[in-house]
Amino acid sequence: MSQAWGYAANNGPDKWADSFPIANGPRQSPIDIVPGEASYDAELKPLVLKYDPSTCLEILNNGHSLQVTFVDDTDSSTLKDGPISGTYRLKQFHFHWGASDDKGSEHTVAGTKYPAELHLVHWNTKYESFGKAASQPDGLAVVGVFLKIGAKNASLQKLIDAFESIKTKGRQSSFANFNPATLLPGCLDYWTYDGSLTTPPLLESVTWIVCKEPISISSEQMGKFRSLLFSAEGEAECCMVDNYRPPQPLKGRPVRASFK
Ligand SMILES: NS(=O)(=O)c1ccc2oc(NC(=O)c3ccccc3)nc2c1
Ligand SMILES: [Zn+2]
Repeated sequence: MSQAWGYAANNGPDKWADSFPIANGPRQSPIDIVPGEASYDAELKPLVLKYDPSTCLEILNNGHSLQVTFVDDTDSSTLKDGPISGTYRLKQFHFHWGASDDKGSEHTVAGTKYPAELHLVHWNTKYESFGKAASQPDGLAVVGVFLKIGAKNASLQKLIDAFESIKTKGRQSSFANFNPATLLPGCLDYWTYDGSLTTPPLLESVTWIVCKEPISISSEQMGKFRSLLFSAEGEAECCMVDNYRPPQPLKGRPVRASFK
């Protein structure tokens, strides 16, 4: 793969192993979650998510997704308990979605694809930075939340209202006082397994925590996500859609459930 990675036929998920051989590794993500094959683990604790809106910094189009980044130099916005030990700091959140409502999520549930998936990315503070943590087997914890078509989501609308300023690759704008907790479902039951980043460098450093309950997004709001562009200003316009990796082989990994 001579050019940068992406989601097109010439640089998409089927080509990533050319430059990132770990793409065929033992703990790749996403996966198809089969509820009947997940084992309930009574020792799994409830998730403790504490987010401080004042740590919200900016919203950007990085050419792969829209991303909201956070100041992570203190323990103001953290994830604790659940399947992890210690304290993980929120670094950013972003989304993956499809060109139509029948696809878009990275994880699937018994083969069912959702139209989109939110990822809240956290790093283990036993390491000195995100970069250092990202290369450790217990370095990252990503909370995944499915989006399903339904009622308009007021919290997502705050993000959508900023999309005009980040339409093209490389654009960013300040984005303050957003509370990512408003994007979480009411019930925080989850599945968890050991996996990886779902985009290059595909590092196998992620404890995945996938919420069972989806949040809603309206059809119109989904259309606004699809109006973002993979392409930079002045380039031929390429709609930012289908920015998801398909499920990868489980390779014997256990998937645990926090609920019966
Ligand atoms: N789809 S994913 O598995 O959640 C996923 C995949 C690839 C990722 O690369 C990064 N890097 C940073 O966040 C970062 C942000 C600021 C500075 C350095 C790194 N987060 C990722 C999450
Ligand atoms: Zn992601």
